Amino acid sequence: MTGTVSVAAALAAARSGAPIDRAQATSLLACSGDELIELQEIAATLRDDGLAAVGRDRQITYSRKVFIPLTRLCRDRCHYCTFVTVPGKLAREGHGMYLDLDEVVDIARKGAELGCKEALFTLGDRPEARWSQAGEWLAARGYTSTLDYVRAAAVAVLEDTGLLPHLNPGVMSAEEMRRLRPVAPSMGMMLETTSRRLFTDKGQPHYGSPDKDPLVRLQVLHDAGAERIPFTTGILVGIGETLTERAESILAMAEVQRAHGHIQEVIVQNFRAKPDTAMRGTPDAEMTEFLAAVAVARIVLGPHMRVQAPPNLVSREECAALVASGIDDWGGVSPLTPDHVNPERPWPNLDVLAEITASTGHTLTERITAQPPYVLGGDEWIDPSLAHHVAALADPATGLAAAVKPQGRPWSAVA
Ligand SMILES: O=c1nc2n(C[C@H](O)[C@H](O)[C@H](O)CO)c3cc(O)ccc3cc-2c(=O)[nH]1
Ligand SMILES: C[C@H]1O[C@@H](n2cnc3c(N)ncnc32)[C@H](O)[C@@H]1O
Ligand code: MET
Ligand code: SF4
Repeated sequence: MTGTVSVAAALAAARSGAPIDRAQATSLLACSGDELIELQEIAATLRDDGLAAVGRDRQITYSRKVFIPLTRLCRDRCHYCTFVTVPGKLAREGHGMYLDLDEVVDIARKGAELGCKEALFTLGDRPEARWSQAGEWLAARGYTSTLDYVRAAAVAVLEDTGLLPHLNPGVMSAEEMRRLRPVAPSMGMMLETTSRRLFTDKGQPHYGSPDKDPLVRLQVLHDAGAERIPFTTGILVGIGETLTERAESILAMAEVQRAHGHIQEVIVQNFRAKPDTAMRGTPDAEMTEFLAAVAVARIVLGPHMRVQAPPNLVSREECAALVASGIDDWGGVSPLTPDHVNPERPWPNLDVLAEITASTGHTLTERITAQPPYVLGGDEWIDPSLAHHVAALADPATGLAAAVKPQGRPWSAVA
Protein backbone atom coordinates (compact mmCIF):
# COMPACT_ATOMS: atom_id res chain seq x y z
CA MET A 1 0.00 0.00 0.00
CA THR A 2 1.50 3.32 -1.01
CA GLY A 3 0.89 6.17 1.35
CA THR A 4 -0.79 9.44 0.52
CA VAL A 5 1.11 12.11 -1.34
CA SER A 6 0.58 15.84 -1.04
CA VAL A 7 -1.04 17.50 -4.05
CA ALA A 8 1.88 19.92 -4.28
CA ALA A 9 4.40 17.07 -4.51
CA ALA A 10 2.27 15.25 -7.10
CA LEU A 11 1.89 18.43 -9.18
CA ALA A 12 5.65 18.98 -9.03
CA ALA A 13 6.25 15.42 -10.24
CA ALA A 14 3.73 15.89 -13.07
CA ARG A 15 5.32 19.17 -14.08
CA SER A 16 8.81 17.64 -14.16
CA GLY A 17 7.66 14.83 -16.46
CA ALA A 18 8.51 12.14 -13.91
CA PRO A 19 6.49 8.90 -14.07
CA ILE A 20 3.34 9.19 -11.96
CA ASP A 21 2.57 6.39 -9.51
CA ARG A 22 -0.73 5.31 -8.03
CA ALA A 23 -0.55 7.48 -4.93
CA GLN A 24 0.40 10.56 -6.96
CA ALA A 25 -2.31 9.91 -9.55
CA THR A 26 -4.90 9.49 -6.79
CA SER A 27 -3.87 12.76 -5.25
CA LEU A 28 -4.05 14.56 -8.62
CA LEU A 29 -7.52 13.13 -9.28
CA ALA A 30 -8.73 15.03 -6.20
CA CYS A 31 -7.52 18.44 -7.41
CA SER A 32 -9.97 21.32 -7.42
CA GLY A 33 -9.75 25.12 -7.48
CA ASP A 34 -6.28 26.55 -8.17
CA GLU A 35 -4.73 23.10 -8.03
CA LEU A 36 -7.05 21.89 -10.78
CA ILE A 37 -6.10 24.90 -12.89
CA GLU A 38 -2.44 24.02 -12.46
CA LEU A 39 -3.12 20.36 -13.30
CA GLN A 40 -5.01 21.41 -16.44
CA GLU A 41 -2.12 23.65 -17.53
CA ILE A 42 0.36 20.80 -17.21
CA ALA A 43 -1.91 18.47 -19.19
CA ALA A 44 -2.70 21.02 -21.92
CA THR A 45 0.97 21.87 -22.41
CA LEU A 46 1.80 18.18 -22.74
CA ARG A 47 -0.94 17.81 -25.39
CA ASP A 48 0.26 20.90 -27.27
CA ASP A 49 3.88 19.72 -27.28
CA GLY A 50 2.87 16.24 -28.44
CA LEU A 51 0.78 17.54 -31.34
CA ALA A 52 3.45 20.05 -32.39
CA ALA A 53 6.09 17.29 -32.36
CA VAL A 54 4.15 15.32 -34.99
CA GLY A 55 3.37 18.37 -37.13
CA ARG A 56 -0.25 18.66 -35.96
CA ASP A 57 -0.02 21.91 -34.10
CA ARG A 58 -3.29 22.71 -32.29
CA GLN A 59 -5.44 20.20 -34.19
CA ILE A 60 -8.37 18.63 -32.37
CA THR A 61 -9.84 15.74 -34.30
CA TYR A 62 -13.23 14.09 -34.71
CA SER A 63 -14.57 11.29 -36.86
CA ARG A 64 -17.69 11.95 -38.94
CA LYS A 65 -19.72 8.83 -38.33
CA VAL A 66 -23.01 7.01 -38.30
CA PHE A 67 -24.00 4.95 -35.27
CA ILE A 68 -25.28 1.46 -36.13
CA PRO A 69 -26.90 -0.26 -33.13
CA LEU A 70 -26.75 -3.74 -34.66
CA THR A 71 -28.53 -5.26 -31.67
CA ARG A 72 -29.65 -3.90 -28.30
CA LEU A 73 -29.95 -7.36 -26.81
CA CYS A 74 -27.14 -8.21 -24.42
CA ARG A 75 -26.18 -10.89 -21.97
CA ASP A 76 -25.08 -8.22 -19.47
CA ARG A 77 -27.09 -5.88 -17.26
CA CYS A 78 -24.93 -2.87 -16.48
CA HIS A 79 -26.81 -0.64 -14.07
CA TYR A 80 -26.02 2.55 -16.01
CA CYS A 81 -27.11 1.27 -19.43
CA THR A 82 -30.23 2.50 -21.22
CA PHE A 83 -29.14 0.93 -24.52
CA VAL A 84 -29.89 -2.64 -23.49
CA THR A 85 -33.37 -4.07 -24.04
CA VAL A 86 -35.18 -7.42 -24.08
CA PRO A 87 -36.78 -9.47 -26.89
CA GLY A 88 -40.38 -8.92 -25.71
CA LYS A 89 -39.99 -5.17 -25.81
CA LEU A 90 -38.40 -5.23 -29.28
CA ALA A 91 -41.23 -7.41 -30.57
CA ARG A 92 -43.90 -5.14 -29.04
CA GLU A 93 -42.31 -2.12 -30.71
CA GLY A 94 -42.25 -3.93 -34.05
CA HIS A 95 -38.44 -4.22 -34.18
CA GLY A 96 -36.37 -7.27 -35.07
CA MET A 97 -33.82 -8.80 -32.72
CA TYR A 98 -31.06 -7.34 -34.93
CA LEU A 99 -31.02 -4.71 -37.65
CA ASP A 100 -31.32 -6.38 -41.08
CA LEU A 101 -28.47 -5.93 -43.53
CA ASP A 102 -30.57 -3.58 -45.65
CA GLU A 103 -31.32 -1.41 -42.60
CA VAL A 104 -27.60 -1.29 -41.80
CA VAL A 105 -26.65 -0.34 -45.35
CA ASP A 106 -29.43 2.24 -45.49
CA ILE A 107 -28.03 4.09 -42.44
CA ALA A 108 -24.50 3.95 -43.85
CA ARG A 109 -25.62 5.15 -47.29
CA LYS A 110 -27.42 8.17 -45.84
CA GLY A 111 -24.28 8.89 -43.81
CA ALA A 112 -22.08 8.68 -46.90
CA GLU A 113 -24.27 11.35 -48.52
CA LEU A 114 -23.45 13.62 -45.57
CA GLY A 115 -19.73 12.90 -45.81
CA CYS A 116 -19.56 10.39 -42.95
CA LYS A 117 -16.58 8.06 -43.19
CA GLU A 118 -17.04 5.81 -40.15
CA ALA A 119 -19.72 3.21 -39.42
CA LEU A 120 -19.67 2.69 -35.66
CA PHE A 121 -21.08 -0.74 -34.78
CA THR A 122 -22.03 -0.60 -31.12
CA LEU A 123 -24.05 -3.51 -29.79
CA GLY A 124 -24.87 -5.69 -26.83
CA ASP A 125 -22.44 -8.44 -25.81
CA ARG A 126 -23.13 -11.97 -27.05
CA PRO A 127 -26.96 -11.84 -26.76
CA GLU A 128 -27.30 -15.42 -28.01
CA ALA A 129 -25.81 -16.60 -24.70
CA ARG A 130 -28.89 -15.28 -22.90
CA TRP A 131 -31.74 -15.06 -25.40
CA SER A 132 -32.86 -18.01 -27.52
CA GLN A 133 -34.65 -15.53 -29.84
CA ALA A 134 -31.27 -14.01 -30.71
CA GLY A 135 -29.69 -17.38 -31.52
CA GLU A 136 -32.73 -18.32 -33.60
CA TRP A 137 -32.66 -15.06 -35.55
CA LEU A 138 -28.99 -15.65 -36.41
CA ALA A 139 -29.40 -19.34 -37.27
CA ALA A 140 -32.36 -18.65 -39.56
CA ARG A 141 -30.07 -16.45 -41.64
CA GLY A 142 -27.06 -18.76 -41.56
CA TYR A 143 -24.96 -16.92 -38.94
CA THR A 144 -23.21 -18.82 -36.16
CA SER A 145 -22.91 -15.95 -33.67
CA THR A 146 -23.47 -12.23 -33.22
CA LEU A 147 -19.83 -11.58 -34.09
CA ASP A 148 -20.23 -13.64 -37.27
CA TYR A 149 -23.14 -11.34 -38.20
CA VAL A 150 -21.08 -8.25 -37.31
CA ARG A 151 -18.52 -9.41 -39.86
CA ALA A 152 -21.16 -9.80 -42.58
CA ALA A 153 -22.64 -6.39 -41.77
CA ALA A 154 -19.20 -4.76 -41.91
CA VAL A 155 -18.56 -6.32 -45.33
CA ALA A 156 -21.94 -5.06 -46.59
CA VAL A 157 -21.09 -1.52 -45.44
CA LEU A 158 -17.65 -1.64 -47.07
CA GLU A 159 -19.01 -2.95 -50.36
CA ASP A 160 -22.18 -0.89 -50.63
CA THR A 161 -21.08 2.43 -49.09
CA GLY A 162 -17.31 2.58 -48.52
CA LEU A 163 -17.68 3.70 -44.89
CA LEU A 164 -15.03 2.22 -42.62
CA PRO A 165 -16.35 0.06 -39.76
CA HIS A 166 -15.29 0.66 -36.16
CA LEU A 167 -16.39 -2.33 -34.09
CA ASN A 168 -17.51 -1.90 -30.47
CA PRO A 169 -19.25 -5.21 -29.74
CA GLY A 170 -17.93 -5.79 -26.20
CA VAL A 171 -15.74 -8.71 -25.18
CA MET A 172 -14.12 -10.67 -28.02
CA SER A 173 -11.72 -13.61 -28.00
CA ALA A 174 -8.38 -13.41 -29.81
CA GLU A 175 -9.75 -15.70 -32.49
CA GLU A 176 -12.88 -13.58 -32.93
CA MET A 177 -10.75 -10.45 -33.29
CA ARG A 178 -8.57 -12.19 -35.87
CA ARG A 179 -11.70 -12.94 -37.96
CA LEU A 180 -12.90 -9.35 -37.70
CA ARG A 181 -9.58 -7.62 -38.36
CA PRO A 182 -9.89 -7.83 -42.18
CA VAL A 183 -13.24 -5.98 -42.11
CA ALA A 184 -12.51 -3.09 -39.72
CA PRO A 185 -9.49 -0.77 -39.53
CA SER A 186 -10.15 -0.23 -35.81
CA MET A 187 -12.07 -1.72 -32.92
CA GLY A 188 -12.65 -0.76 -29.34
CA MET A 189 -13.91 -1.72 -25.93
CA MET A 190 -14.00 0.50 -22.88
CA LEU A 191 -12.04 -0.92 -19.96
CA GLU A 192 -14.67 1.02 -17.90
CA THR A 193 -12.77 0.44 -14.64
CA THR A 194 -10.30 -1.99 -13.09
CA SER A 195 -12.42 -2.10 -9.92
CA ARG A 196 -13.32 -5.77 -9.46
CA ARG A 197 -15.53 -4.88 -6.50
CA LEU A 198 -17.98 -3.13 -8.85
CA PHE A 199 -18.36 -6.53 -10.55
CA THR A 200 -18.28 -8.99 -7.64
CA ASP A 201 -20.41 -7.13 -5.09
CA LYS A 202 -24.18 -7.30 -5.18
CA GLY A 203 -25.78 -3.92 -5.88
CA GLN A 204 -22.73 -2.60 -7.73
CA PRO A 205 -23.10 -1.48 -11.40
CA HIS A 206 -21.31 -4.43 -13.00
CA TYR A 207 -22.80 -7.14 -10.76
CA GLY A 208 -24.36 -9.78 -13.02
CA SER A 209 -22.46 -8.60 -16.13
CA PRO A 210 -19.87 -11.29 -16.92
CA ASP A 211 -18.33 -9.17 -19.67
CA LYS A 212 -17.49 -6.41 -17.20
CA ASP A 213 -15.06 -8.46 -15.12
CA PRO A 214 -11.97 -6.22 -15.36
CA LEU A 215 -9.71 -9.28 -15.62
CA VAL A 216 -11.60 -10.34 -18.76
CA ARG A 217 -11.47 -6.82 -20.19
CA LEU A 218 -7.73 -6.45 -19.58
CA GLN A 219 -7.24 -9.77 -21.38
CA VAL A 220 -9.16 -8.41 -24.39
CA LEU A 221 -6.92 -5.34 -24.45
CA HIS A 222 -3.79 -7.51 -24.40
CA ASP A 223 -5.17 -9.88 -27.06
CA ALA A 224 -6.04 -6.95 -29.33
CA GLY A 225 -2.44 -5.78 -28.97
CA ALA A 226 -1.06 -9.18 -29.91
CA GLU A 227 -3.35 -9.16 -32.97
CA ARG A 228 -2.04 -5.69 -33.96
CA ILE A 229 -5.46 -4.06 -34.01
CA PRO A 230 -5.64 -0.26 -33.64
CA PHE A 231 -7.74 -0.22 -30.51
CA THR A 232 -9.85 2.29 -28.61
CA THR A 233 -10.40 1.93 -24.90
CA GLY A 234 -11.25 4.16 -22.01
CA ILE A 235 -12.80 4.63 -18.61
CA LEU A 236 -16.28 5.51 -17.47
CA VAL A 237 -15.93 8.11 -14.72
CA GLY A 238 -18.37 8.28 -11.83
CA ILE A 239 -19.92 4.81 -11.60
CA GLY A 240 -18.92 4.33 -7.97
CA GLU A 241 -15.19 3.78 -8.33
CA THR A 242 -12.92 5.39 -5.73
CA LEU A 243 -10.22 7.85 -6.75
CA THR A 244 -7.61 5.15 -6.17
CA GLU A 245 -9.53 2.77 -8.41
CA ARG A 246 -9.76 5.51 -11.04
CA ALA A 247 -5.99 6.01 -10.79
CA GLU A 248 -5.41 2.26 -11.14
CA SER A 249 -7.63 2.14 -14.22
CA ILE A 250 -5.63 4.89 -15.95
CA LEU A 251 -2.33 3.26 -15.00
CA ALA A 252 -3.58 -0.11 -16.31
CA MET A 253 -4.29 1.40 -19.74
CA ALA A 254 -0.79 2.92 -19.80
CA GLU A 255 0.65 -0.50 -18.97
CA VAL A 256 -1.25 -2.18 -21.83
CA GLN A 257 -0.03 0.51 -24.19
CA ARG A 258 3.59 0.04 -23.07
CA ALA A 259 3.27 -3.68 -23.79
CA HIS A 260 1.76 -3.46 -27.31
CA GLY A 261 1.49 0.11 -28.68
CA HIS A 262 -1.96 -0.49 -30.19
CA ILE A 263 -4.05 1.86 -28.06
CA GLN A 264 -4.95 4.47 -30.67
CA GLU A 265 -7.03 6.59 -28.32
CA VAL A 266 -8.29 6.62 -24.76
CA ILE A 267 -11.83 7.80 -24.06
CA VAL A 268 -12.53 9.49 -20.75
CA GLN A 269 -16.33 9.40 -20.56
CA ASN A 270 -18.49 10.90 -17.83
CA PHE A 271 -21.37 8.86 -16.44
CA ARG A 272 -24.77 10.39 -17.16
CA ALA A 273 -27.73 8.94 -15.26
CA LYS A 274 -30.63 7.63 -17.36
CA PRO A 275 -34.20 7.63 -15.98
CA ASP A 276 -34.98 4.02 -16.97
CA THR A 277 -31.90 2.42 -15.39
CA ALA A 278 -30.96 1.09 -11.96
CA MET A 279 -28.59 4.05 -11.52
CA ARG A 280 -31.24 6.69 -12.23
CA GLY A 281 -30.75 8.10 -8.72
CA THR A 282 -26.95 8.26 -8.88
CA PRO A 283 -25.69 11.79 -9.52
CA ASP A 284 -23.96 12.46 -12.84
CA ALA A 285 -20.15 12.46 -12.71
CA GLU A 286 -19.07 15.63 -10.94
CA MET A 287 -17.45 18.09 -13.38
CA THR A 288 -14.40 18.97 -11.28
CA GLU A 289 -13.58 15.29 -10.83
CA PHE A 290 -14.18 14.59 -14.50
CA LEU A 291 -11.84 17.38 -15.63
CA ALA A 292 -9.17 16.13 -13.23
CA ALA A 293 -9.59 12.60 -14.66
CA VAL A 294 -9.08 13.92 -18.20
CA ALA A 295 -5.94 15.80 -17.16
CA VAL A 296 -4.51 12.84 -15.24
CA ALA A 297 -5.19 10.54 -18.22
CA ARG A 298 -3.25 12.96 -20.42
CA ILE A 299 -0.34 13.18 -17.97
CA VAL A 300 -0.11 9.43 -17.31
CA LEU A 301 -0.65 8.38 -20.95
CA GLY A 302 1.71 11.01 -22.30
CA PRO A 303 1.92 13.53 -25.14
CA HIS A 304 1.42 11.01 -27.95
CA MET A 305 -1.78 9.37 -26.75
CA ARG A 306 -4.95 10.70 -28.30
CA VAL A 307 -7.22 11.51 -25.38
CA GLN A 308 -10.89 11.67 -26.32
CA ALA A 309 -13.96 13.02 -24.54
CA PRO A 310 -17.35 13.18 -26.24
CA PRO A 311 -18.68 16.73 -26.72
CA ASN A 312 -22.33 15.72 -26.27
CA LEU A 313 -22.06 14.69 -22.62
CA VAL A 314 -21.21 18.18 -21.32
CA SER A 315 -22.30 21.78 -21.97
CA ARG A 316 -20.66 24.08 -24.48
CA GLU A 317 -18.66 25.84 -21.74
CA GLU A 318 -17.59 22.48 -20.36
CA CYS A 319 -16.35 21.46 -23.82
CA ALA A 320 -13.86 24.32 -23.61
CA ALA A 321 -12.84 23.07 -20.15
CA LEU A 322 -12.20 19.60 -21.64
CA VAL A 323 -9.83 21.16 -24.15
CA ALA A 324 -8.15 23.06 -21.31
CA SER A 325 -7.73 19.69 -19.53
CA GLY A 326 -5.71 18.14 -22.35
CA ILE A 327 -8.04 16.29 -24.76
CA ASP A 328 -7.20 16.29 -28.46
CA ASP A 329 -10.12 14.31 -29.91
CA TRP A 330 -13.93 14.54 -29.73
CA GLY A 331 -14.49 10.99 -30.97
CA GLY A 332 -17.22 10.09 -33.38
CA VAL A 333 -19.75 12.85 -34.10
CA SER A 334 -22.77 12.24 -36.29
CA PRO A 335 -24.74 14.66 -38.46
CA LEU A 336 -27.34 11.89 -38.91
CA THR A 337 -27.77 9.34 -36.13
CA PRO A 338 -28.23 9.78 -32.37
CA ASP A 339 -25.76 8.57 -29.74
CA HIS A 340 -27.85 5.51 -28.91
CA VAL A 341 -25.92 5.00 -25.65
CA ASN A 342 -26.77 8.55 -24.53
CA PRO A 343 -29.94 9.20 -26.57
CA GLU A 344 -30.95 12.21 -24.48
CA ARG A 345 -27.70 14.01 -25.39
CA PRO A 346 -27.65 15.22 -29.03
CA TRP A 347 -24.29 15.97 -30.61
CA PRO A 348 -23.50 19.59 -31.24
CA ASN A 349 -23.89 20.53 -34.87
CA LEU A 350 -20.50 20.31 -36.61
CA ASP A 351 -20.37 24.07 -37.24
CA VAL A 352 -20.97 24.68 -33.56
CA LEU A 353 -18.28 22.15 -32.62
CA ALA A 354 -15.87 23.89 -35.00
CA GLU A 355 -16.72 27.20 -33.32
CA ILE A 356 -16.25 25.80 -29.81
CA THR A 357 -12.94 24.28 -30.85
CA ALA A 358 -11.80 27.53 -32.50
CA SER A 359 -12.72 29.52 -29.38
CA THR A 360 -10.08 27.48 -27.50
CA GLY A 361 -7.42 28.34 -30.08
CA HIS A 362 -7.60 24.98 -31.86
CA THR A 363 -8.71 23.78 -35.28
CA LEU A 364 -11.38 21.10 -35.68
CA THR A 365 -9.88 18.50 -38.01
CA GLU A 366 -11.57 15.47 -39.50
CA ARG A 367 -9.91 12.05 -39.11
CA ILE A 368 -11.02 8.58 -40.14
CA THR A 369 -11.78 5.80 -37.65
CA ALA A 370 -8.17 4.66 -37.34
CA GLN A 371 -5.85 7.31 -35.93
CA PRO A 372 -3.13 8.72 -38.25
CA PRO A 373 -0.06 6.76 -37.03
CA TYR A 374 -1.91 3.49 -37.66
CA VAL A 375 -3.27 4.62 -41.04
CA LEU A 376 0.29 5.51 -42.06
CA GLY A 377 1.70 2.35 -40.45
CA GLY A 378 0.87 0.10 -43.39
CA ASP A 379 0.33 -3.65 -43.15
CA GLU A 380 1.37 -3.95 -39.54
CA TRP A 381 -1.83 -2.17 -38.49
CA ILE A 382 -4.26 -2.16 -41.42
CA ASP A 383 -5.19 -5.53 -42.85
CA PRO A 384 -4.26 -5.77 -46.55
CA SER A 385 -7.92 -6.61 -47.30
CA LEU A 386 -8.79 -3.04 -46.25
CA ALA A 387 -5.90 -1.19 -47.84
CA HIS A 388 -7.92 0.22 -50.75
CA HIS A 389 -10.94 1.14 -48.65
CA VAL A 390 -8.74 3.04 -46.21
CA ALA A 391 -6.61 4.69 -48.91
CA ALA A 392 -9.79 5.98 -50.57
CA LEU A 393 -10.70 8.06 -47.50
CA ALA A 394 -7.32 8.99 -46.01
CA ASP A 395 -4.99 11.82 -46.90
CA PRO A 396 -1.75 9.98 -47.71
CA ALA A 397 0.39 12.79 -46.30
CA THR A 398 -1.25 13.08 -42.88
CA GLY A 399 -3.32 9.92 -42.35
CA LEU A 400 -6.29 12.18 -41.51
CA ALA A 401 -9.54 12.29 -43.54
CA ALA A 402 -9.36 13.31 -47.19
CA ALA A 403 -11.96 15.73 -48.59
CA VAL A 404 -13.99 13.02 -50.34
CA LYS A 405 -17.32 11.22 -50.11
CA PRO A 406 -17.09 7.48 -49.55
CA GLN A 407 -18.08 5.11 -52.33
CA GLY A 408 -18.73 1.40 -52.11
CA ARG A 409 -16.11 -0.93 -53.52
CA PRO A 410 -15.79 -4.70 -53.60
CA TRP A 411 -14.20 -6.31 -50.58
CA SER A 412 -12.41 -9.63 -50.54
CA ALA A 413 -10.19 -11.32 -48.02
CA VAL A 414 -6.50 -11.09 -48.89
CA ALA A 415 -4.68 -14.15 -47.63
O1 LIG B 1 -21.41 7.72 -29.84
C1 LIG B 1 -20.69 7.04 -29.12
N1 LIG B 1 -19.55 6.57 -29.60
C2 LIG B 1 -18.76 5.77 -28.84
N2 LIG B 1 -17.63 5.23 -29.37
C3 LIG B 1 -17.20 5.58 -30.74
C4 LIG B 1 -16.27 6.75 -30.81
O2 LIG B 1 -17.05 7.91 -30.61
C5 LIG B 1 -15.56 6.86 -32.18
O3 LIG B 1 -16.46 6.52 -33.19
C6 LIG B 1 -14.33 5.98 -32.24
O4 LIG B 1 -13.46 6.47 -31.28
C7 LIG B 1 -13.62 6.03 -33.59
O5 LIG B 1 -12.25 6.09 -33.49
C8 LIG B 1 -16.91 4.24 -28.68
C9 LIG B 1 -15.92 3.52 -29.35
C10 LIG B 1 -15.26 2.52 -28.67
O6 LIG B 1 -14.33 1.81 -29.31
C11 LIG B 1 -15.54 2.25 -27.34
C12 LIG B 1 -16.55 2.97 -26.69
C13 LIG B 1 -17.26 3.96 -27.35
C14 LIG B 1 -18.31 4.67 -26.73
C15 LIG B 1 -19.12 5.50 -27.49
C16 LIG B 1 -20.35 6.09 -27.00
O7 LIG B 1 -20.74 5.92 -25.84
N3 LIG B 1 -21.07 6.83 -27.84
C1 LIG C 1 -20.36 2.42 -25.16
C2 LIG C 1 -19.90 2.86 -23.83
O1 LIG C 1 -20.76 3.86 -23.33
C3 LIG C 1 -20.59 3.97 -21.95
N1 LIG C 1 -21.87 4.17 -21.29
C4 LIG C 1 -22.87 3.28 -21.09
N2 LIG C 1 -23.85 3.85 -20.37
C5 LIG C 1 -23.47 5.13 -20.08
C6 LIG C 1 -24.04 6.21 -19.34
N3 LIG C 1 -25.19 6.07 -18.69
N4 LIG C 1 -23.35 7.37 -19.29
C7 LIG C 1 -22.18 7.51 -19.93
N5 LIG C 1 -21.58 6.53 -20.63
C8 LIG C 1 -22.22 5.34 -20.71
C9 LIG C 1 -19.85 2.69 -21.50
O2 LIG C 1 -18.54 3.04 -21.17
C10 LIG C 1 -19.88 1.81 -22.73
O3 LIG C 1 -18.76 0.96 -22.84
C1 MET D 1 -23.64 -0.39 -25.64
S1 MET D 1 -22.29 -0.66 -24.56
C2 MET D 1 -20.93 -0.82 -25.70
C3 MET D 1 -20.65 -2.17 -26.24
C4 MET D 1 -20.53 -3.31 -25.27
N1 MET D 1 -21.82 -3.84 -24.95
C5 MET D 1 -19.80 -2.90 -24.02
O1 MET D 1 -20.40 -2.60 -23.02
O2 MET D 1 -18.58 -2.84 -24.06
S1 SF4 E 1 -23.17 -1.28 -21.35
FE1 SF4 E 1 -22.83 -2.77 -23.03
S2 SF4 E 1 -22.50 -4.69 -21.86
FE2 SF4 E 1 -23.48 -3.31 -20.43
S3 SF4 E 1 -25.68 -3.78 -20.59
FE3 SF4 E 1 -25.23 -2.06 -21.97
S4 SF4 E 1 -24.91 -3.05 -23.94
FE4 SF4 E 1 -24.67 -4.64 -22.40
